[in-house]
Amino acid sequence: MGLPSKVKIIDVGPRDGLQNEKQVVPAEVKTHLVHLLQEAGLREIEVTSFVSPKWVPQMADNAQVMQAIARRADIEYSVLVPNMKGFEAAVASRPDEIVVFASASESFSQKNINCSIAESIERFAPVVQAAHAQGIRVRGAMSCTVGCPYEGDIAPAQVESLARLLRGVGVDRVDVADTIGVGTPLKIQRALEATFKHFGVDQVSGHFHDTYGQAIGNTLAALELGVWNFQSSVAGLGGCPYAKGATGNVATEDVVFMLHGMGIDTGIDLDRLVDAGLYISAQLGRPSSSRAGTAIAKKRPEPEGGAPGSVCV
Ligand SMILES: CC(C)(COP(=O)([O-])OP(=O)([O-])OC[C@H]1O[C@@H](n2cnc3c(N)ncnc32)[C@H](O)[C@@H]1OP(=O)([O-])[O-])[C@@H](O)C(=O)NCCC(=O)NCCSC(=O)C[C@@](C)(O)CC(=O)[O-]
Repeated sequence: MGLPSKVKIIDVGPRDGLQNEKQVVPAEVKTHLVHLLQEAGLREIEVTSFVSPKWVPQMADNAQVMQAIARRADIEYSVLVPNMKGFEAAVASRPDEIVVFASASESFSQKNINCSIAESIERFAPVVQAAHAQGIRVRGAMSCTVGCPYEGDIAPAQVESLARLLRGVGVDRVDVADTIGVGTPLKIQRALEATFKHFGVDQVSGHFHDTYGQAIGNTLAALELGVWNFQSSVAGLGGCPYAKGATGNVATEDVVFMLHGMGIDTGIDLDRLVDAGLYISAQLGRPSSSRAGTAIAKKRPEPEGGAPGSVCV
């Protein structure tokens, strides 16, 4: 299969990126990050999650952030929802898409959402129905599709089984997530092919964490199978609170740099995206994890009274 000519990126930085921060990130900072991503040309942004604040306190300001965003009609805003309670809370903030999240690993399902895979699917069924009844699209995130922090390797058959269950409850599309970043290109392709048994290539996205530096290679491996939807985090933010040691997603800047270098259109202004990455990194008080973002910032002329690559906000 030839490479796709265009790619759509969902930046998951505000949600996946910031859910694992030790420090408190104010709602205003999250909102400003979403605005910078919008200005950079992102057309899908995963903003927050409506999960239990006892489990993930970093997302407790979910409604506040959704409320504060200056929404644009050409942008889709998604939020994570683990159950009906989360859906009912989320719906008031008018998400364009909700994301139910399941795992290909039984142990990770228990640690992350406190139930088995089968129980999670039972929980999602009414959520999907209710979302569709209100015209809200539903994505199913599939975690641990190549490896699990508790079980080790995950077989493609486990991914196929989860994709079948999610198809059965009617989710519109799915993410193939390498939650702990242990995937390598051929393993990622096997997980994607298992998913294609139940979802068309246009309904499948890649979501690769970069713990072992494999995420760019894995993105290319997915492109080779025709996948053209990806999730990534500006500045490589992130990690999962229930996957110890896992680092952030592949940095959006790095993915965009690769895609533009291959002549693949993303609709994203890389320079403005780098600004967004510098902004959130400055707010968090640490350098960006994006290699491309850092390289581009270093080449910028030094502004008066500021360090190279600094950004005014
Ligand atoms: C699913 C539960 C709620 C089960 O947690 P539980 O403790 O089994 O739930 P429960 O139904 O027994 O309720 C316990 C308490 O939570 C409340 N509650 C219950 N639901 C909600 C809700 N939606 N919003 C707000 N509050 C809620 C509920 O009302 C109750 O409050 P209390 O009576 O004790 O005061 C919990 O395990 C949870 O919130 N887990 C979320 C964990 C999480 O967000 N993990 C990170 C997601 S990232 C990911 O999964 C991977 C992904 C998507 O990024 C892709 C990848 O990289 O792999």
